[in-house]
Amino acid sequence: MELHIAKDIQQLSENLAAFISQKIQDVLQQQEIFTFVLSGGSTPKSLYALLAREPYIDMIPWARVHFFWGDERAVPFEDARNNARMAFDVLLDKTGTPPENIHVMRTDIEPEAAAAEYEKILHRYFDGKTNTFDLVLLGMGDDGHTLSLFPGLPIVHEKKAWVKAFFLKAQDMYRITLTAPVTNLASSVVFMATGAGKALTLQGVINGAPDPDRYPSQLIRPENGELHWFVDEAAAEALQV
Ligand SMILES: O=C(O)C(O)[C@@H](O)[C@H](O)[C@H](O)COP(=O)(O)O
Repeated sequence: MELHIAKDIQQLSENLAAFISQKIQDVLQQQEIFTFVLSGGSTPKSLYALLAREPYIDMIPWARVHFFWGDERAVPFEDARNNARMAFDVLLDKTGTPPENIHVMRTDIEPEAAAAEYEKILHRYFDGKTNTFDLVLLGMGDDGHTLSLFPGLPIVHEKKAWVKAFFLKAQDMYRITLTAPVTNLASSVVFMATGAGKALTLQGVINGAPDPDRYPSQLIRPENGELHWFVDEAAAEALQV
């Protein structure tokens, strides 16, 4: 695991934008397309805004990038809580990426049907390959969840499915999410975590004994790829490194 500590979210977003841009360009020297999983939550917003501006907007061959989501809140696309909506508003409306390269988790059909459809799309891309996504961007909640893998829920123990839908009582909404198995087949996974509110949880996730029911973010350990944590000083405050 590689830990990257920045002063604040702005610095972190700048470092990560450079990292992602370099990664995309490097990988595209070897292959035709780059598969990129976007994260929901509020943390990546400033990163997406940077990627949508100079120099990255011109530097990255956006037409060769294929986009996916880590998880989705089953609310209409027009709802501000919709993860895809935020990414379109801040980034994808500006990249000119062909719509057929952009795979949102649908919220206009039943969540289970959307999960099954997404699973099919992923198998179309990745069956027969050693790895799945080239890059998965993840956030971590204050409670240690990532994707929609929340502490203490059965989804944490999913071993087979790549995509699942379930009703999240605590938020009174369905979630559609990638699972740990498909995420752990990615070539690289990058977590972003900022703010003092995440410091103790981050310490538990990184320095604590394995306890994925308490800290689902611990489930993410690429089998055949890199794991990076981009954090700010406030979130890193309690880490023993
Ligand atoms: O849809 C979501 O809620 C997520 O994708 C989730 O896993 C998110 O990344 C974390 O909750 C962190 O959220 P913040 O960045 O808002 O702290």
